[in-house]
Amino acid sequence: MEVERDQHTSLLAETIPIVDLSNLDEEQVSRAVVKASEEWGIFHVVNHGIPMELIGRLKDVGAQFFDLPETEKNAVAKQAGSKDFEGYTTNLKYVKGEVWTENLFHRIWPPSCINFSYWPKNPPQYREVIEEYTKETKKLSERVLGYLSEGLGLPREALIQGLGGDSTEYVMRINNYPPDPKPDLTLGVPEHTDIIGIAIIVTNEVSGLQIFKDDRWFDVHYIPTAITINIGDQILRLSNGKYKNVLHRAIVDKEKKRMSWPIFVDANPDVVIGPLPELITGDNPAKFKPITCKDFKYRRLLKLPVE
Ligand SMILES: O=C(O)CCC(=O)C(=O)O
Ligand SMILES: [Fe+2]
Repeated sequence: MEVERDQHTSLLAETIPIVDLSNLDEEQVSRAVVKASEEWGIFHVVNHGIPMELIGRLKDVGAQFFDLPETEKNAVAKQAGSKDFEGYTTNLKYVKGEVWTENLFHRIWPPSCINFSYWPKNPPQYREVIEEYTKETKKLSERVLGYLSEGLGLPREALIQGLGGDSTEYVMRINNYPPDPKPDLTLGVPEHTDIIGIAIIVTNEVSGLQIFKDDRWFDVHYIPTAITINIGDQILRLSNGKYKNVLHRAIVDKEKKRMSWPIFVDANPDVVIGPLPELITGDNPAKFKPITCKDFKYRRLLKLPVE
């Protein structure tokens, strides 16, 4: 009787799907990634092949950077008036509805778009660790995009090409949310969908990411060995709405520092993002108009409608 009730409870308690990438049945893996992306727009992957030791070093260099005095962090500060997003910014103040976070943002791939002046020189091993992690996440991203392409009935490269192929930009963001004694007044990051293709996220042990599904917010629990993948706006549009761009936000903790390290896989500004033409038939008309990535982001930033 006890066992039955437990099973029932776990069936009712919906949680973010977990996909085991070490499963040798590739079709099963592909189907699991596709289903999670259709229903949730977010999933965890475990046994993803990225060494945990490397993830540990990624977390260390990020934490060490944010522990530096403000003057040192400002060596890579976002330039005032800069139209680009790269650099360090801080936003730690008590204003209702304001965000409570400091973050570092810079491109990591392809080499032609990297501006190392936004990469911290301290800790000294920062660059080496990020370069190693970049290679690993690029492989993981291409694997996931391959499954998502198959789920559309297309060759594995379809979405990789849709995001601009070799010109696709990878962007590192490190979010630091110090303990916030008044978390009811602030949010780490207010609700949003990611404006990019997919996000590949690791966090420290403090949970705080929440996603919206079926009219309610779900906590995304921290799983030590997992990497979390979010579907963003560009994949929603390329897939003609099949894959969901997950609405999410991050809350802060009263006592504990939270950190997250998303990598954004992002089409470059000149790439036109619209439903892949092979998907459009009489039964499946286009739900979105093609638009350059640059215009799309501009309109989203200014909260202008995008068709
Ligand atoms: O902190 C997190 O877990 C997610 C942050 C996030 O959504 C973002 O940086 O876009
Ligand atoms: Fe996000």
